[in-house]
Parts: sequence; C-alpha cells; structure tokens
Amino acid sequence: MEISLPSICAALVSAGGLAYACFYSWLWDCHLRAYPAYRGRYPRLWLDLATHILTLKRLWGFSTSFLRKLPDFYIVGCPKCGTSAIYQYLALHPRIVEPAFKESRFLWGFVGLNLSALRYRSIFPLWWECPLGHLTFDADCTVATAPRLAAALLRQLTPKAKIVISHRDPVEAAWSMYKFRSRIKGRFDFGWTFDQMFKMEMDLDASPSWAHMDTLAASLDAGATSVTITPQIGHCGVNSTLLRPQRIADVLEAFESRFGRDNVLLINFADLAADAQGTVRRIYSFLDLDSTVELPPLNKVEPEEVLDMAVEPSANGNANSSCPQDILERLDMYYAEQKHRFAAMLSNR
Ligand SMILES: Nc1ncnc2c1ncn2[C@@H]1O[C@H](COP(=O)(O)OS(=O)(=O)O)[C@@H](OP(=O)(O)O)[C@H]1O
Repeated sequence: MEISLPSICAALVSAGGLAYACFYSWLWDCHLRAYPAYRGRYPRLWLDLATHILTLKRLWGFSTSFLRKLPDFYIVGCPKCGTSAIYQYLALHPRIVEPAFKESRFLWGFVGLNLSALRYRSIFPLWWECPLGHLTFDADCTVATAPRLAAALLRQLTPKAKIVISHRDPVEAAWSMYKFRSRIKGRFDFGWTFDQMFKMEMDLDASPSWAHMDTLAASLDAGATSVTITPQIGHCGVNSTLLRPQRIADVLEAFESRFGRDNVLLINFADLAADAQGTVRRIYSFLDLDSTVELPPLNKVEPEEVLDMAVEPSANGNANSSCPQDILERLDMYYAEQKHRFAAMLSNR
C-alpha cells in the first residue's frame, strides 16, 4: 500500500475518532454504573451536542491531567446548606480558580472506579491557570454521604487542604433535598412522594457497600495512595442524598479527626442567609486570602443555576411547601442522635 499524506491523515482521523468513541462510551458508562435506572433510556444521546462538548472537556482534562493542580480546599457539605451559593461567591475572589464542575462526583466513580490522584486532577485547573498564591477547590457536597471514606481519600491526596462545612438543621435540609430531587426533570425519581424516596434510602442503607467504604477508608488511613471502589458504592453514594449527608456530627468528626480542627471551618446556613458578604469574607480569611476584596451584591443562588439542570417548579406540589407534621416527626427521630452529638461538639469548640 502506498503511504501518502492523505492516507496518513485518514489514518490519524480514524484513530482519533476511535479513541474519542472509546472515551465517550467509557465516560458515560461510568455515570450509568452509578445510575443504572437510566441505562437504555436515552438511546439518542449520541445526537446531543452538549454531551459531546462535555465529553471533549473531560477528554482534554484527562489527557492533560499530569499538568493539573489538586484542590487546596474543599466544600464537603452539607447538601442544601447553601453550597452552590458558597461555590459561586468564593469563585469571585481573584485568587480562587474554579474547577471545571461544581461537583466532581469523583468519589462515586464518575471519573472511573480507580480513585487515584492522577484521575482526580483531570477536573482541576492547569498549573499556569492557577499559579502560586492562587487556590482551587472541589465543592462536591455529595461526599458528606460517606464522610469517613471522603475524608480519608482527600487527606491521602491533599493532606494540607482546608475544609469548609456548611450546616443547617438536618430536618430542614432533608426536606429541602426531597423537594429539590423530586422536581429535577428527567430524574428517575421525578415526582416521587417523600415515602417512596425515604424507602429507597432505607433499602440502600442496608447495603454492604457502607461497610466496604469503611474498609477502604481504613486502608487509606493506613497509607494506601489509591483505592478501587465498586459500582455499588457509586450507586449507594449518589442515590443516598436525602438522609445520610445530613448526619452532620459524622461529617464534622470524620474531617476534624483527619485534617485537624484548625483546618476545618464550620459555616452556619443561618449566618449565610443573614449576611452572605460577611460569611464569604470569613471564608476568605480562613483560606488566608485578602478578605477585603470588592464584592458585588451576593444574591441567593439556587443549585440548578450551578449544576446545569432543569427543575419543574410545580411538580409534586408547591416547591415552597412546608414539611408535613408526620414527616417532620420521622426526620426528627432519624436525626435525634446526630443533633445531640453535634450540639456537644459545638459546645467543645
Ligand atoms: N444567599 C443565600 N441566602 C439564603 N439561602 C440561600 C442563599 N443562597 C442559596 N440559598 C439556599 O440554599 C439552598 C440550596 O443549597 P445548596 O446549594 O447547598 O443545594 S445543593 O445541595 O447544591 O443542591 C436553597 O434553599 P432551600 O430551597 O430553602 O433549600 C437556596 O435557596
């Protein structure tokens, strides 16, 4: 066969196309492992331009991973405690460089089941985009679902990192999560009742994956530099966002014990709501950044604005409805021990 310029170009284009197709299949398979309910549901995803843009962004991140930074700090929770707002407000600082996505979902296998530093880097800025004196971060509050595994992994990857935890009454936050999750368009649990969601999480609670996560946390604490998770862990993690991530005492304990009390900042959601500017400046100071930078008015930020998802305002009753008494009592019971322990931890701080 004659080797000519056009045949070399054709071979390169075919090889590139094949590599892209393999990466595309692998990447979306990673997501589907955590959300098996979606498998086969969108057969025409190939025709969606936004999906290809996202895939190319991920591919670029992967191929340049070795040139990227790991986070300097993390917002590890709790969901529904203003984490999207904190993410946006912090990114206003000239010395903070935001990551490619608000929530990496790294812990749940969205960048593959092998949780190694090189894979994690793919989401963060290139070193020249985040030079010395600048900070980058991950704001994946879903990690609060498995705080011991998350804290052990993040400490292994970035032992000097700082941790920001926003908290709110867990009952209020869980009800907020229910209203949000049941209104996300295209989600398998769209329109579900609270009972349906509560039951699914109770069933997931019985999974042996939680004990497996603790084993992985122990191996990271003992010095492992990377661990392999199972698809079941990803499935448990991303689908248990109603109840588990509001176990605030567990979250605080897991991170404080591994990063040290001085490296963990607790933000009360009520303070954020009352004085967003003051709260953000407090976080800047905690991160050793200039806290006097000029800031625009800090308005409320809804998660759908940051997470690029569509919610149905009227699905499942009014989005602003208050929690019915029977659900309130169930949630109160579920969180009683956590609330008690957290109050004791706060009084010792
Ligand atoms: N500045 C300010 N002041 C007061 N409240 C605010 C602010 N910014 C965001 N929010 C409220 O935070 C709730 C969403 O929290 P998260 O962004 O953590 O949600 S998510 O976990 O990322 O889905 C959500 O509240 P609820 O809808 O009551 O749950 C947002 O309205």
